[in-house]
Amino acid sequence: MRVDVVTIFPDFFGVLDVSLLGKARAAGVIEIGVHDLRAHTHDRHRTVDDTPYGGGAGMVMRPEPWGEALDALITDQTTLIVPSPAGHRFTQLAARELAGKPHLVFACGRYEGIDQRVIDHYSERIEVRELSLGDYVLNGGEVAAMAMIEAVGRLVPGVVGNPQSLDEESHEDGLLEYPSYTKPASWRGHEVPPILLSGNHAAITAWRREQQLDRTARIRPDLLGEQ
Ligand SMILES: N#Cc1c(-c2ccc3cc[nH]c3c2)n[nH]c1N
Repeated sequence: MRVDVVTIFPDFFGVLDVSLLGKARAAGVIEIGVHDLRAHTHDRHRTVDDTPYGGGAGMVMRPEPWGEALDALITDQTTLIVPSPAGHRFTQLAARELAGKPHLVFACGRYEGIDQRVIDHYSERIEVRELSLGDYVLNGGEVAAMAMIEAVGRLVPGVVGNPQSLDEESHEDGLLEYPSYTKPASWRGHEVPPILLSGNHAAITAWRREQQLDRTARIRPDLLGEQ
């Protein structure tokens, strides 16, 4: 998989060189390129924004730099992802779908967002997904893109050492994961649930499933179709 990010804050993505994704990059499992949108401006002030048509507060990102930047990256194999508070909710299902794509390009907006014609233009040519991390407002798309790149990247074959661990995580089966414990068996008067020390793997599996259902019903009833 190849991932490209276009942003006015390229240094923000330096952290991608460490941890899991850093290893995946080094192993060549994932290629990541970060590109400065301002490299596609041609005025003295390297302007990327302008006032909104129709008035209103804030500034809008100009389409021309975006068009030049994206034309340099996009092929017919590309999925363009535009982080946006107005986008579809980014879920584990979306992460799994995107992990199977050959090339992702993240367009990280700032200000009041990117001129809509950029999304419209590329939607005529390739798959474009406007995706939101959640129902709160960030100052730009970079934090969202970082979260999405990690959520997607870790699902790419060869990135995580033990792929089975991915199957037992929250949201993989539509439920929250069961609580986890490790040594010592007793800590500050808190005991590990005895079932986990029993060695009875069938009973442990059943207990864990019950914990998932209880936890999900208590914390995220919406995942069970309840309100
Ligand atoms: N994804 C996502 C977002 C954003 C977001 C994304 C892009 C821009 C560009 C300017 N402001 C932005 C906010 N806010 N909240 C989310 N869940």
